[in-house]
Amino acid sequence: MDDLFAGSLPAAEPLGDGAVLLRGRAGADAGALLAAIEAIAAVAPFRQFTTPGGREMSVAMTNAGVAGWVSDRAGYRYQGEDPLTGRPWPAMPAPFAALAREAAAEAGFAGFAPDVCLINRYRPGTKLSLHQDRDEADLGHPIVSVSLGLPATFQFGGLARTDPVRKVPLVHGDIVVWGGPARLAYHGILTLKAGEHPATGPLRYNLTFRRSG
Ligand SMILES: O=C(O)CCC(=O)C(=O)O
Ligand SMILES: [Fe+2]
Repeated sequence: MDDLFAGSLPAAEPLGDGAVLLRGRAGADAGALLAAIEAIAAVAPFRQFTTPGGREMSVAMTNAGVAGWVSDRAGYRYQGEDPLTGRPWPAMPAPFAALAREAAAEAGFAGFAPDVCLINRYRPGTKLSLHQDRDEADLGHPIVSVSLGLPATFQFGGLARTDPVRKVPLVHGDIVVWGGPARLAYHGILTLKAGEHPATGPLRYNLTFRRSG
């Protein structure tokens, strides 16, 4: 085994108890995912939310599913209507949910049935500061995170903001799953470097599949 895979990175790399990087796991679905992102964004455009503190986020976001993650001066929350259009968010494509379910099962979280997908769009110079995903009603469900396009450095820490942070390079097609003891781990994305990716040009997309309620 060791000889056969000498020089290559492991397909599944644990990032701690309850967290794993599944390298390239979404690669075969990348084209379909990008086409679906385009269709979703035609109905629910990418926009930069304002934080409760009044700052505009650098990353642009949209959602698909029964609800969407939103932020404004009133706080962070999930809501059934897109605040930009007043209409329901576009449905989550069934193949998306299936991919997330399979990746979760491979990470040890069988039976995951996501009902929302938050879609982030990063341009060079944008970042997502260290945070916890904690707006979901039942933290018993994992997070399944799919990276597309330009590479990025994912920070993955512990349950306290001040815990040491591991820097994990993420590339097109990678999936990270975290749940159980890692569900409230602090994480973020360092400032995206300039680049050009064959599938996305000067952009990185991230999809996080979640169970909102
Ligand atoms: O872009 C990423 O890889 C992480 C996204 C994230 O943490 C989030 O949307 O909450
Ligand atoms: Fe997050």
